[in-house]
Amino acid sequence: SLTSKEPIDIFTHAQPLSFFLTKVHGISSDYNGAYTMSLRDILSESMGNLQESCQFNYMFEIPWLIQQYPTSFRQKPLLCVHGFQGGQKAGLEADARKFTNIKFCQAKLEMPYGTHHTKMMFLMYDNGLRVVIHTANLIERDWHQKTQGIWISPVFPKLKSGPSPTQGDSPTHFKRDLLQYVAAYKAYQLKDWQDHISRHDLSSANVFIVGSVPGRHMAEKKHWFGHMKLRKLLNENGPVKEQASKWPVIGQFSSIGSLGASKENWLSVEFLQSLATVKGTSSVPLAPVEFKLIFPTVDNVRTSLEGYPAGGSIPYSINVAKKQPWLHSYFHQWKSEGRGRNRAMPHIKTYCRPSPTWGEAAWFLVTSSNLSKAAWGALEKKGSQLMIRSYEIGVLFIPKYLVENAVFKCSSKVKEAGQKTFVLPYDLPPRAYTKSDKPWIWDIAHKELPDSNGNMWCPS
Ligand SMILES: O=C(O)CCC(=O)Nc1ccc(C(=O)O)c(C(=O)O)c1
Repeated sequence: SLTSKEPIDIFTHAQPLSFFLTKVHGISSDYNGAYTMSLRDILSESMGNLQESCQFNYMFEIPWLIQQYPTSFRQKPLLCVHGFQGGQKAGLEADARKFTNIKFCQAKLEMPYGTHHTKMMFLMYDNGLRVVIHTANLIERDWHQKTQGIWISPVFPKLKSGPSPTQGDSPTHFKRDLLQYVAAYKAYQLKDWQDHISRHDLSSANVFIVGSVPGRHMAEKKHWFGHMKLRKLLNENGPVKEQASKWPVIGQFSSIGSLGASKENWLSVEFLQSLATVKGTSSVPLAPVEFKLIFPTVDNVRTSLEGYPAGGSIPYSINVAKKQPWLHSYFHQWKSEGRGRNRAMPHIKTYCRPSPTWGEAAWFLVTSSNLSKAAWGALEKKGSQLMIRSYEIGVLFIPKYLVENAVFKCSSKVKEAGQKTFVLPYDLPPRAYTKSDKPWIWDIAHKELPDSNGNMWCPS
């Protein structure tokens, strides 16, 4: 087992999958050891001697964020990439006024209702570059008592041969796709980081990037982002039809957009077709695939460590929910007994293709993308273009790039996990809603029963 609890030892023990959950305050230390990291752990000196960093995110508490860096790193140059405009942008810049090492890059959001949702870190050390892709805002509440997901790259060494967009790429095209994602911002503040990436050897990256960038993507770009990128990756690297066409698909998320008046509008045709893609899929429709969605019930939120306030980060609104009652029949409760996180509400977003016996998985995706067309994209003009509103990013784990097997052995039982087990954030099989279970909705009152702090939820 683990010698010390130094972050670098937790990191090493979790290789090669390198998938972590955030540490949770208020649960047994048994569940805050292996395969868990705090933000301080990620930024710790044991992980590398930081020279400068770049933080992509949606929400930032600047003084708190600086406090998470070791004292010796708090003056290093820090670029924060956000999507705020107007007053929110001014507020962010005001919060950083006294930190002369902090600069900002405002991601352009030209599509209405889009957000800069991407949560990613570039960490430049004296001996190389590390990339972290995760699901938590850079605010204390997101790292305190929630279930959040993190993928941490190895330290990518510098190329001896100078900058190259192609040299130092991996079999998963991690370098090409990361540069393509960052280039899509067309932001001069990111130029130095594009240069850093091009000067490093990312050939040890063993996951695929699935990103979203706002726009109407057509022709070859249609497969560069969103659910069409996932469809392409599964077409090339997914499970073979004979093995997995009868396996279910799981979606797990912390918010939901407007998906239409029936499942055929987007969820069960366009979106599920991408998630259910198997290697070499022709356009012939496959046998129906079971689609199970994990989304917290009112009771999950009420009895959580945070109580009803956990629901402040699960923004499913009544005006959206009332238009899609058909969706709620797909829902399953949040259960994470194996990870000791039954009461740590999910802000993580994951999608996977488990076996019907629940002990294996053909692939696993951790991402910032919720169940929304804004995040994943919606096909337009007879499927000739993919319209995406938000910036998102996630990583796709494919067994053959990580383990000597065509599938992952998977389990949430962290205490029993072997070195090659994919340690899941939630229990399988998913547990269906009971007849009395209701999906959490954040902008209606919940005052039948008090929460774990004895309070009711009365949003005005
Ligand atoms: O946009 C929609 O489809 C519905 C509203 C919504 O979901 N908003 C939102 C904004 C920020 C975050 C975040 O925390 O970055 C999250 C999240 O991650 O759940 C969700």
